Amino acid sequence: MSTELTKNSLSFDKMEKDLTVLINNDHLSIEDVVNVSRYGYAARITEEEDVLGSIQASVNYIEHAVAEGKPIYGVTSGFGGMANVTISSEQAVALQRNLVAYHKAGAGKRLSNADVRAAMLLRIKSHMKGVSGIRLALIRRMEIFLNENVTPYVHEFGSIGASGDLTPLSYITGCIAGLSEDYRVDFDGEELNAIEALGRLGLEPLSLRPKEGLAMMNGTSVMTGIAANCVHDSKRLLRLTMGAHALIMQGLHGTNQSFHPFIHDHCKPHEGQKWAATSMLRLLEGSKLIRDELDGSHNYRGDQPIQDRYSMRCLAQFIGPVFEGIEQIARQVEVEMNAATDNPLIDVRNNVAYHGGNFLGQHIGIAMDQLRYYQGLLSKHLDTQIALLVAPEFSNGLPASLVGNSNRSVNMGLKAVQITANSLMPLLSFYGNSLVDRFPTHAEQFNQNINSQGFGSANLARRSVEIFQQYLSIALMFGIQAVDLRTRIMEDHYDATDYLSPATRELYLAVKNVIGSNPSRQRPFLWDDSDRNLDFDIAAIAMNITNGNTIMDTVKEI
Ligand SMILES: O=C(O)/C=C/c1cccc(O)c1
Repeated sequence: MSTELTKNSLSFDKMEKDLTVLINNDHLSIEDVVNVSRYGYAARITEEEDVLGSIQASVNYIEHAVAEGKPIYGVTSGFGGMANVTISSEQAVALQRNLVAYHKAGAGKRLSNADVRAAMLLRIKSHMKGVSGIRLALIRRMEIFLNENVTPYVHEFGSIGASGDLTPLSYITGCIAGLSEDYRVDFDGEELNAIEALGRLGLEPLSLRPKEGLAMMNGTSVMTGIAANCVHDSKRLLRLTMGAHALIMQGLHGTNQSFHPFIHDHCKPHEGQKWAATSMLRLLEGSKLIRDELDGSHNYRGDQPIQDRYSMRCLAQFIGPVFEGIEQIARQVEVEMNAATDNPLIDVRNNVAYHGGNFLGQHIGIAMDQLRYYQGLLSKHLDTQIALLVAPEFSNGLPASLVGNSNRSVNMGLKAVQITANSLMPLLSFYGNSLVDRFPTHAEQFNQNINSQGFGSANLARRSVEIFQQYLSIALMFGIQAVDLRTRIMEDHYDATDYLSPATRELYLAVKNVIGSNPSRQRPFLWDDSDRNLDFDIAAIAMNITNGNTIMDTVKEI
């Protein structure tokens, strides 16, 4: 692969390598995937005899079938729309090598190391069922690559998610088997060709045996790896969204009454709605900046209506289905992660190979379409809250655009930051459009005439997550400025620390700490416009969120 492809940004921390994820036929979780793909946990293939025995039995089945000249798709036949071509026993090895070679047709930038690592882990997992006819020696190479931090270069375009991720997986196959110097890897931070990389690992190139190319490539592991990492991120971002809402609710001097359990647990007990309401109650508990009306009082007589606007009052009803949707997505992704996704699948007990289509990544495709849709909704909701904050007619008395020093009339506060947010929210909504229904019905000689586009959908989800991380950075910036200004209205100084709920105090302090803005009684986060590089602040908060650092730690319990 050419060297102009962008470098990966995620680093591998060998310090954490004492931790291990065992790969056998037990359930693998999204957390396991994240731990191996991002945090350098070791991956260890089981030594269980029945698991390893089934793997070898499926290899034996293929060898006998080839020797006997049995008709088996992709072993003694051509591929896809050319499956009418008969392949002799003598050509069976060349067929596999050629399969990998002609799929060296990817395009675009490189996937991140973390997502490729997730894909390798899931390809190993798929082979643990012993239904694919691939040798343990080949599977083990992915284990070695993972543990030595060697990551194949895989392009971002080239899979329609129908016969699985053929092309992306062909790059992984080319690297682990060392099929040519044209395959490239990231070898613990250094770019090497696949043959050099194998040499450093003390390995020789390995010739693929019948079925092995197909067993490696004919599956959903790349889209599913990306999906697993995106689901993990999205769950955490949902928690942070709640934290941002709680800060903003306090900035707006909103009421907690809308989250009363009677409304939710008793009257409309959707799981997600109950979760959102309970979370908000916990996040707001002990706050001196909200209107505490849990006792049913509604005697607020400010300039504003007696009850909050819908983005505040109906927050639990709005976010509830998003929570439920992401939970459902996580379940689907985990089923796919634990599946055998190639074809044909060998039933060694009954000595038969079934031709089917587990490689169609429709579950992942739809799940990732939905994930992006939910992120679009979450950003739209936050955008509405920010709009309330900056408009004095809706903010319960905050200065326009959250200007810090109102005596300096040239100050415009967070006006431009809102505009940046307003440029991101439509993008997130746009990314929420479905991709899966746009499949080309003519693909691959009409053989793959339905296809999931799951790989594309997962890559869009990755991008959507990245944009949402930036969006949340901005929402938090509005949150801290708003509570500082609210404290000024209520307490005559700008340090919100002691007036926030304990649950959001940690978040407030973490955000302030990341951008080097200590709480101060004299001034809010932003005083005069020229005091800060707001773009630096956005970037610093976003980076902390992306890396799952201190800011994320404060919302762990939600
Ligand atoms: O129709 C199938 O089952 C597989 C199609 C296929 C597999 C491998 C490579 C291809 O180009 C098509």
